[in-house]
Amino acid sequence: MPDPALCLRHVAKRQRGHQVLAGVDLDVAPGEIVGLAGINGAGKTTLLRCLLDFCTLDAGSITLFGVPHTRPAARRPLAYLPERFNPPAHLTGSEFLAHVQALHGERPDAAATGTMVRALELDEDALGQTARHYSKGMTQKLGLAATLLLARDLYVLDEPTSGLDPKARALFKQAVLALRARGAAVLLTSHALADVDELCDRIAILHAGRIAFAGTPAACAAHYRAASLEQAFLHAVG
Ligand SMILES: Nc1ncnc2c1ncn2[C@@H]1O[C@H](COP(=O)(O)OP(=O)(O)OP(=O)(O)O)[C@@H](O)[C@H]1O
Repeated sequence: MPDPALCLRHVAKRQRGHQVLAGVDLDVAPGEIVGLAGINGAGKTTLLRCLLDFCTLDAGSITLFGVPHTRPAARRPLAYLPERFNPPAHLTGSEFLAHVQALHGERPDAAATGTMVRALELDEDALGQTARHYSKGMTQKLGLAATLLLARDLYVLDEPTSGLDPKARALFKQAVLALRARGAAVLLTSHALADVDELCDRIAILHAGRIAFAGTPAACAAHYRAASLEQAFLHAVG
């Protein structure tokens, strides 16, 4: 049995005296898309920051493909899109994409870049402009393109559809399904439960510091005897 792409056990973290994570258990398998949902302030970003080793755990353990998350090697198979993606304003979109690939030790690949840019409908003219001229949605598309272009086995995406129009959301979902098709694992946070319902193999609802429910969207609705995932979510966090 292969190691899970991601394994959190009893993870606890306090922020400014507030117990944000109080014993989180969560697995993401290779080839699985998991959507992490929760109300504002539930601790989704904190959980992602913990697994990226941006902050120290108070308790518990995290492994990425069996490697403890504090080892630099653990993050080698990982690509991460932060919640507030902010590219350097003076770089053009093309320069930024090439820069990110080079930073990650990957040779800039014009064909793959072209395919990704087209897949996300990031206007090719826009790639020649500096990022300071980008709209919110274009900036988000650039961040997504830069992240999804990296050939990794685990993608951690914090609110990836934020600011995207409906067409861009649909294109993003296709791009994520292509990652899954080649066996990559994806953990994403989202407030858009319709997207989670459509895209994710499982939803994990973070509430009161713990995973209140983890399972397929259909199992979630059934568990809470709800007519929709949204109604089930409201029961879970009620
Ligand atoms: N660096 C920090 N220092 C102190 N408190 C923090 C820090 N980061 C987060 N918090 C607090 O931890 C709690 C969880 O925040 P977090 O951003 O993880 O929630 P979230 O589920 O991602 O929220 P949202 O859906 O609004 O993005 C909040 O009360 C927040 O104020």
